[in-house]
Amino acid sequence: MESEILVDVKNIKKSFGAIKAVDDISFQVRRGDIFGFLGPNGAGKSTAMKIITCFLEQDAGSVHVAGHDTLTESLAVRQKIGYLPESAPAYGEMTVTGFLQFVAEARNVADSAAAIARVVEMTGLERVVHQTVETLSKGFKRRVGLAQALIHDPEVLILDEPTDGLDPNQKALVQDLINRIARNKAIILSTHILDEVERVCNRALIISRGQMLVDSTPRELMGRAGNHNVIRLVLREPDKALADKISAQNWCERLVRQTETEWEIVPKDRANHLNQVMAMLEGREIESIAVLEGRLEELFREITEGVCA
Ligand SMILES: Nc1ncnc2c1ncn2[C@@H]1O[C@H](COP(=O)(O)OP(=O)(O)OP(=O)(O)O)[C@@H](O)[C@H]1O
Repeated sequence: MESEILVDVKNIKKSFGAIKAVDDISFQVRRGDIFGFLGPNGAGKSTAMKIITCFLEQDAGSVHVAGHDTLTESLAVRQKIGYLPESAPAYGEMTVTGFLQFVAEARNVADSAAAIARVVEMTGLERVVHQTVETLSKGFKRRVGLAQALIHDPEVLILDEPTDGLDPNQKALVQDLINRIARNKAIILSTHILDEVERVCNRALIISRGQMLVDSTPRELMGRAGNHNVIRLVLREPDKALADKISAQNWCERLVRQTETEWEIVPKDRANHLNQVMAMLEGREIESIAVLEGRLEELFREITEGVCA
């Protein structure tokens, strides 16, 4: 049985003067879903999220959150939603506990002490609760942002670029955290990074200039990125025999020689064949080898240029 629809967005539009920030977007997010909202700067992600969270009203279309209409039942919608905006509010001089207490009171949480204890434990903030927010690392600040979004135990979480500006370790921690809290909630998160969608999301929507380009699963999306799992190899010496051997592998779509010693190996299935290539390199001197990730920007360019749409 398919789980319950918690966010139902139908044909929403929003313009700012001549700019069509959101131009006819529709999607549904179910309980248990982590829904990735992908698009370059200015695509309309934040505007759509502000509409869902009742910070902005759409010009046309409808949004229902847990069955409540965002235009006519905004109070009920706000109670169901936790929101991490793109730039988390400052409140730098407050301690973590003080800030969470403030948010709990603003949200009318009945037992604020229990709620604070719950979100501190969930987001791993125990050792910094008495620190002021301004003294925390970026990763911890983001966790405080997540904790405040979770304080009233919402069914729907809206996270605007939750890992933006974090180092790889902090990114991984926040991604793990999102995965852990996903059970029983519907999560919508926006990002520029295709790889993040693969790691965290079970569905993804790509938007550009306010319009939907693709509504798909991350696996399918990664497969569409032309450079995903392409191996970039730089040898010390030219080696024609090796190029022929790699090209002859049944998984190899083509080997592109940028120069005699700089090659790009494109796998047919866009799977990772680094180990096979490494095995073939034994005894040879290599300058560098790297597996390309497949960036959203690349996929984006391909889709908008119609290469693989
Ligand atoms: N309040 C506003 N007034 C005028 N134009 C706006 C306003 N908010 C957004 N826009 C414009 O609407 C378009 C979509 O912006 P939006 O912030 O939703 O994009 P985004 O996908 O979230 O981008 P980013 O990744 O940069 O945050 C952009 O052209 C932006 O300049």
